[in-house]
Amino acid sequence: MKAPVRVAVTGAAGQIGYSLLFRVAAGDMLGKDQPVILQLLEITPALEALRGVVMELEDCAFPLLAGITTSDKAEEAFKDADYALLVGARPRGPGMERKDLLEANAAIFSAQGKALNDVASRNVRVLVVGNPANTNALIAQRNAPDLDPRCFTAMTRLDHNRALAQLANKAGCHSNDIKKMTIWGNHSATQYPDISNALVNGKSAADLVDEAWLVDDFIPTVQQRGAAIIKARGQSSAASAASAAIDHMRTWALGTEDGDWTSMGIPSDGSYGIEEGLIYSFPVTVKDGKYEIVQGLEISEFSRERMTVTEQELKEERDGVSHLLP
Ligand SMILES: NC(=O)c1ccc[n+]([C@@H]2O[C@H](COP(=O)([O-])OP(=O)(O)OC[C@H]3O[C@@H](n4cnc5c(N)ncnc54)[C@H](O)[C@@H]3O)[C@@H](O)[C@H]2O)c1
Ligand SMILES: O=C(O)C[C@H](O)C(=O)O
Repeated sequence: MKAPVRVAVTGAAGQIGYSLLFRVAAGDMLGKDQPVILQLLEITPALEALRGVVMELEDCAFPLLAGITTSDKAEEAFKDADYALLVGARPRGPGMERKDLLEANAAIFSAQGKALNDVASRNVRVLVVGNPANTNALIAQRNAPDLDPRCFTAMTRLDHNRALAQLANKAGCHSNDIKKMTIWGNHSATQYPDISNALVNGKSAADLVDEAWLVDDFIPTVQQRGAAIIKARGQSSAASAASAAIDHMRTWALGTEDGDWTSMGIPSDGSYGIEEGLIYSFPVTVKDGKYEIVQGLEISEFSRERMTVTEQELKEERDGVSHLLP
């Protein structure tokens, strides 16, 4: 049996937390041979609800669950953390864009970036789920100057999975049959879900669909899926978000499959002309725990326009929180 790793989760008593923790403890995230210690963070008024969640975790008698701690102090929850899933933040309601949450949520991520800087493992892998995820990840990263900037990522895996599902429906195949889907940019309505390189059972996806479907159906459906779920459910996505967080971390830890890639919001290194430093979603492969941007893809004029729109939005979000970016 491997030695346990420490997995910190913030917002652990929230709706995503309730779907996420049980799957992490069951081994879905890091494998069925990897014991985990859960280090759960909540705000003080939610600690009682969190106590109930912990009781349920105990009652599952998970073979891989090696311990649970709870705290309302980030410095305790992040101590020696190998993985940190930053979920705790306000969700949006109907009629809001995710960036409307920036004011309410940004302060959380500067404080948590500082705490990670002070106490987490030097190789901590941080996934920001709380919205607006890309800019919150940037805030956390910039407040953690002693950690490698590449430790900080934002979740666009939910968008990636949504894009797979939409294309699978259209092509009449299973999402397993699709490779090389890409989400570029921000986890927002400007994101660009791109099928130009996608393969369906080894054949070009772009050849299977017409441009009208792409422009009028696929791209807006993926961009607006979060809002559609809020409208239908009255609350934002939770189980699918938790599942995507599991997928993101599992891929980061265990790697992408040969012949495929995934999408992650990561610090831009200037690839594809995207301004360095922005937390921008790129196609990435992962090997030995390291992600690399897929290089050399041809970018059409159609794609470039959309990649620039979402880059521009990220610059505006960043400029709006400059007071939190040391
Ligand atoms: N990136 C994505 O794809 C994606 C998908 C779905 C949801 N989200 C976002 O995830 C966030 C959480 O969603 P939810 O549905 O679980 O919300 P929720 O309101 O059910 O839960 C959030 C929890 O975070 C806690 N919290 C608030 N401030 C905290 C802090 N400073 N430290 C620790 N915990 C804190 C709250 O007490 C609450 O229990 C929202 O911002 C939502 O918009 C992102
Ligand atoms: O849309 C939201 O506000 C929640 C989440 O980001 C989602 O994409 O479902």
